[in-house]
Amino acid sequence: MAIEFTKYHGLGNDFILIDNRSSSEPVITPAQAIKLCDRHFGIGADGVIFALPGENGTDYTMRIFNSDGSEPEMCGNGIRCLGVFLADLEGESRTQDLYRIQTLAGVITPQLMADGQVKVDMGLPKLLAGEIPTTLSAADSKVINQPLEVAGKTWEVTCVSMGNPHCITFVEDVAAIPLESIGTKFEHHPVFPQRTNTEFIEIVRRDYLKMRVWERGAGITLACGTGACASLVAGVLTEKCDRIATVELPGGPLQIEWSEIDQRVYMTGPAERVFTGKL
Ligand SMILES: N[C@@H](CCC[C@H](N)C(=O)O)C(=O)O
Repeated sequence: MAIEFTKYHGLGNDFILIDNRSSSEPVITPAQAIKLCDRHFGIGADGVIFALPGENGTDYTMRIFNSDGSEPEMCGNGIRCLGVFLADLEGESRTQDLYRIQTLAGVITPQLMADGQVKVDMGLPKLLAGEIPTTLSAADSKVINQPLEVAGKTWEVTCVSMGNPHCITFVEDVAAIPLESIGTKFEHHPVFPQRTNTEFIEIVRRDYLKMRVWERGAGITLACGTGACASLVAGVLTEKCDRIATVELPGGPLQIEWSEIDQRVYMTGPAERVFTGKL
């Protein structure tokens, strides 16, 4: 059976998008996703994203496999790509610029803006250790500036869930972090029972943060939308940054707001189609 796909990226965080609207199960298995994501023997991507029929009154459902075949709850750059993919699929019949998407992290709404950017209501961050999950604090406590031993060093970490787990640490110089060697040690640390994404953040100004990321199930990526949101929330919790800031990633900037009004996190950034193909 031939399967059509389209490659998209959000700030270099790249995905294979598949039109899965005729079935509620992904047409690709996790093992196949691993092969497709391979940058030497496959198409090359950080993950595979499926546009499935909506559930519970939503317009569509998003599922995603990381490049290691694991299934995360949410993906910020991916849901912007999905918004543009859906608009492309709907073509002439498109009637809306805001989609209600069911994800494993709840209903998320990407909105296509007139300037081509996509603004996403990423929902409420979860702050309690039991929700993240991590055993770094008691299940009903927040994890703010907790010491964590990794690679022979004590890091102060703050943990936030945007549906998926994030461990954030603030550093003087983000370029000096040996991400290749320590990223995997954070990801697989026993205090994170479902593994974790890890963000290293340099506060340049209260409204401008530099970030590098090691993603659970994908390793070093050029950008992570949920990670940028979680990092801004961590920056506010530790009184290091404002509620509205630019997060500069290796692939480019994202605008992030943790609203004082509704306590939801909003992310705005690009999503680009790269090419289409047939498997
Ligand atoms: N790149 C994504 C996050 C994808 C999921 C992540 N690897 C996980 O396992 O939680 C983003 O832009 O948010």
